[in-house]
Amino acid sequence: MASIGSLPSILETKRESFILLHGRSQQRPRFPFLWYRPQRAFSFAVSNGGFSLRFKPVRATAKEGVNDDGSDDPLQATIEKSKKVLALQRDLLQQISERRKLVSSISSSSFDQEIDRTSYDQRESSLQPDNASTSRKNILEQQNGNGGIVPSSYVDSTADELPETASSAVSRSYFKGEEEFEQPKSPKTDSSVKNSTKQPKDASSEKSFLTNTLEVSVINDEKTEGSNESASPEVNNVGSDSMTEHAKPPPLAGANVMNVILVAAECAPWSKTGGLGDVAGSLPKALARRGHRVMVVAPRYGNYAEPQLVGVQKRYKVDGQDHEVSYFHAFIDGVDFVFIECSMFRHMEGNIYGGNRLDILKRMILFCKAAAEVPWHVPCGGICYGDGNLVFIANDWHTALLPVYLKAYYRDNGLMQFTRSILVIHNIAHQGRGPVDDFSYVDLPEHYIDMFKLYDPVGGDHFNIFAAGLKTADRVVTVSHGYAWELKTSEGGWGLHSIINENDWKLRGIVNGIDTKEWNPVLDVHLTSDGYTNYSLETLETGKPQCKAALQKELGLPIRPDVPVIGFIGRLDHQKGVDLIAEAIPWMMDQDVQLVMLGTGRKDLEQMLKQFESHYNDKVRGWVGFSVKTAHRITAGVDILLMPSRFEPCGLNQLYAMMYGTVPVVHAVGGLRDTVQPFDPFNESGFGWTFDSAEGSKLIHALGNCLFTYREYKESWKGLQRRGMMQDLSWDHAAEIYEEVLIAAKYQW
Ligand SMILES: Nc1ncnc2c1ncn2[C@@H]1O[C@H](COP(=O)(O)OP(=O)(O)O[C@H]2O[C@H](CO)[C@@H](O)[C@H](O)[C@H]2O)[C@@H](O)[C@H]1O
Repeated sequence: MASIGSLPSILETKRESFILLHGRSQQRPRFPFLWYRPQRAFSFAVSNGGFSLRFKPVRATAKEGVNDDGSDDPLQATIEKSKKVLALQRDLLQQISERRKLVSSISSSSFDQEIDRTSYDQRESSLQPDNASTSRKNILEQQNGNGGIVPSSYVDSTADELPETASSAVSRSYFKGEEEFEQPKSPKTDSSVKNSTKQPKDASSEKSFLTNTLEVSVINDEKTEGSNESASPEVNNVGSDSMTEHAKPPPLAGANVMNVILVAAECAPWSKTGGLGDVAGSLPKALARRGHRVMVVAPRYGNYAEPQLVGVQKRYKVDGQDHEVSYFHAFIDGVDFVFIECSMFRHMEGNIYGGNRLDILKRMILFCKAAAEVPWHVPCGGICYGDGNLVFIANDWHTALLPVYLKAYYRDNGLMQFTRSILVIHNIAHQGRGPVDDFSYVDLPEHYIDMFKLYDPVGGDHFNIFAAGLKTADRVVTVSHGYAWELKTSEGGWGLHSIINENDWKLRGIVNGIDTKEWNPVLDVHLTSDGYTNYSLETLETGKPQCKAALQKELGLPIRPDVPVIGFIGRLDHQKGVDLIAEAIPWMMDQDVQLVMLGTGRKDLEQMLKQFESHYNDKVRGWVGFSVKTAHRITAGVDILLMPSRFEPCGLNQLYAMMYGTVPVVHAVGGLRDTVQPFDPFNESGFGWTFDSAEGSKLIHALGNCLFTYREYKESWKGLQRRGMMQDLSWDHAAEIYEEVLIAAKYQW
């Protein structure tokens, strides 16, 4: 059976066919190329980056009897050449047909769907190894050929067995059928907004070159001699498979479905200190909607309600000491969430990155060591992911050791040969730095030290985890195009710019999306009480003022519909530019505005927030703390969101704001520049205001224009709100691009 790994050979076959047909250098004919042979001919047409192959009868032309290289005995040469070409095409059709059989054997079996659901439901109720999940394992194994892995630890949780590898994996979402691919609901209605057309494509419009290789049509049913005979059954096969596909659309990812494990130190809603938690909680769901089998692995900091204990324990060494870990699992919105339980993580929910440098380093070493083996040890739906067709997505320095361990512990030793890693940079400012001696904690062969060692003009040589992760990951992603560019500069790369430049070939900027169930004024659960209300584009003009009044009431501010309310939500640190707001405060307080700020972080900045509130009690509220509910309510209740960040890899709050009809005023850096197109009053376009350098005066200028428009140009304001709300900010588009990176990683050696 052809495996997914046969792509290169398919392409090679195509390339050879092309060379045979067209020669190696000169005389490249135009497509579609029609090549003469007596009685019948075939043409190659290139469409969408793929080939379609057509047999078609042709008449003898003026060129009849002349070989294309002008040699003698043209008929014989032609026959020889046609035999070679047809042999190659037969091969190609064979491979295509096998792939189709593989796909249709997976997708067409309603038996699979039923049993998959049954076994999964049973597992959900017990979450212990049982007959149902064992039968699911058998089914998956039959479908996989060699199946995923059910390690012996599944039976004997303490055994230290050597893992097997699985060469292919099957997406659970794939089995679950069409409902997995439902579009997320969105409040937008206006099709005039250009981004709003970004919907997940249906299978027929997939651009995947793998899928396109399947675009073979044969339009000649004439009886043929020799080699053509064997092509015919393949042709029929292709036709019937097409019908099967028509009845049951394949996953959006097409033939590129793979196993994906996102590993992050935080994952909303269970654990969150900022945007990383949001991304870990939502990107995987979008990948699952595309048909991939997706897992998130995060530490278990607290007693979470949904995840249930899995009967597997393992031990990992950190700093010479054995640590026992166990695993909790929940299957939610098509994603397997696996939480690693260990004494080191317990009760850290309020202090995820707390403790001294070594404390957190050890936690992350343990986490990465354990996470790397989750696909071997933790059965999800009764069956482990296995390490074939698998890509890890690590996030920030906390999990940047994972690509290093993947290489040093496994791939260097002939294990996990088909597993790849992608490292996502959410914030390069935090790198896991320490003295070179810290290398002794990470348990790696001595020669690996060079990966971690980095020279710092201030501190000299130091140990840098992000540096090693960037070098060893198969691909690197960052969360916007603007930030991808900034990372390569000495100002934006924070000492890692040289490494990033050296690895530019594997870097890609992908703008984050948002969870449109979680952050949606239509569905927001935090807007259903205390005078708040859900609202949509249609009810914006009543719903948003109601939320504004509820916010003013809740915070004890004068309830005034006419006063512009300005908001800020974020970590209180240098990055977020809170001090720029402080610079602008005297000017702001001269305006008729209200200001609401929510954040935690640096103690001096927390103090500053409290001072603002006490000095300007009738106008300012400074809420020091971390409150998801309040963040949602502020986003809905304010008119303007300020984001004067000094740097901002992507920024999620401006996306949330636009989704809620709140107009952003941002410093045009990183993802803020990518996502907030400045308002153009002449064309009535754009989403907010930007300023081009992190200075208080620039912020004042942009905010001044914004306030002026709010007061004097009501229709323009409504347009800004509506355009913001009508964008498609969901993860679906980003997930499609992530998929391209997954594929690139998969075929990289
Ligand atoms: N006090 C508080 N109470 C409640 N909620 C609070 C809060 N403070 C912040 N939040 C929430 O935390 C999230 C912050 O996300 P951001 O993307 O703005 O920043 P962060 O810098 O953490 O993330 C990094 O990673 C993300 C994800 O890639 C990038 O977008 C970003 O640029 C990068 O700096 C938002 O959901 C926000 O509502």
